[in-house]
Amino acid sequence: MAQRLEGKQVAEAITQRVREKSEALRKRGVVPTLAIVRAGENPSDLSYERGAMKRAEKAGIEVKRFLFEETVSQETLLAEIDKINRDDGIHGALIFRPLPQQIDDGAVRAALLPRKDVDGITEGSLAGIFTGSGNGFAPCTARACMEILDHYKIQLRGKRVAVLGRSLVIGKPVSMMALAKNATVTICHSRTGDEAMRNICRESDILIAAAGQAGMVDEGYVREGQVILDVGINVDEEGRLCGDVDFERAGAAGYITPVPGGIGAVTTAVLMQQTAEAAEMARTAKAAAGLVE
Ligand SMILES: Nc1nc(=O)c2c([nH]1)NC[C@@H]1CN(c3ccc(C(=O)N[C@@H](CCC(=O)O)C(=O)O)cc3)C=[N+]21
Repeated sequence: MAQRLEGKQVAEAITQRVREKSEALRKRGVVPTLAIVRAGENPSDLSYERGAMKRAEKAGIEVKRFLFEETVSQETLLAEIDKINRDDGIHGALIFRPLPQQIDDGAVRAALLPRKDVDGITEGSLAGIFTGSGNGFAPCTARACMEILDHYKIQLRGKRVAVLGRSLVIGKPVSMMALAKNATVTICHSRTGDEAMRNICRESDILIAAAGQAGMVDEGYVREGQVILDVGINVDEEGRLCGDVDFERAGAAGYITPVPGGIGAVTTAVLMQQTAEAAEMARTAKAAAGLVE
């Protein structure tokens, strides 16, 4: 049986550091604050929100929620983002995606101020990931994958990494981040073909599963000793949270991050970390402008 690569300890360690940072900021009159924007009641959004609210409390981060019906108009949503942009008391924003179909995702991403983009959805943030400039925030889930590997001292250099999924939230950015750490990365997607996909995954040292299909990764994808990061957040027929990996059937692997308690837990911690960083940067900018000491 594969061992569980727990996210909890990693999340706790990050949260502790964020807490210290937010206490220091609070002493200087800054309450690090995150806006959460949700349209509708998507179960994976609700799961993220629950996790984030709990994490925020432990990290000393304030959360303001902006909740809309699934039928919300683009105009209303953009107006809210504009307000968030102008509000000095809000340092970062998390906008759940995918957005309802009547909303133009590109327009929403373009509307958010890059310095408040703590989940790395704007093109500026993504450009920073692709060029390695260090500008902008990484998508939290992608950074969470790196943090978990780092915490357990699993090196990427020279390793073969297979990524299942090519989304902008996770597949693409996490591939670039692994590449930046000198891994050899292969991205698999819906047109890769089943057999090729299984072979590529089996040949990898580290498999990052972000396909969004419950239990898809079975014995055909794994080999002994492999490290699997399960990024999937799916809800099964009984309403339980489950990942892309069938933990029992993928048992030959060495280590698998569990769902819940794996990547998701670290993601919320990274979100708080980036919110505290955004608050700190806002304060530094104000100080440079001579507005505060
Ligand atoms: N712009 C955007 N960025 C995202 O990263 C994003 C998104 N939209 N939309 C929704 C999905 C889903 N997702 C989760 C992250 C953490 C947990 C999480 O914290 N899960 C806890 C369990 C929390 C609970 O259910 O109580 C765990 O796995 O241990 C869940 C889901 C990020 N997503």
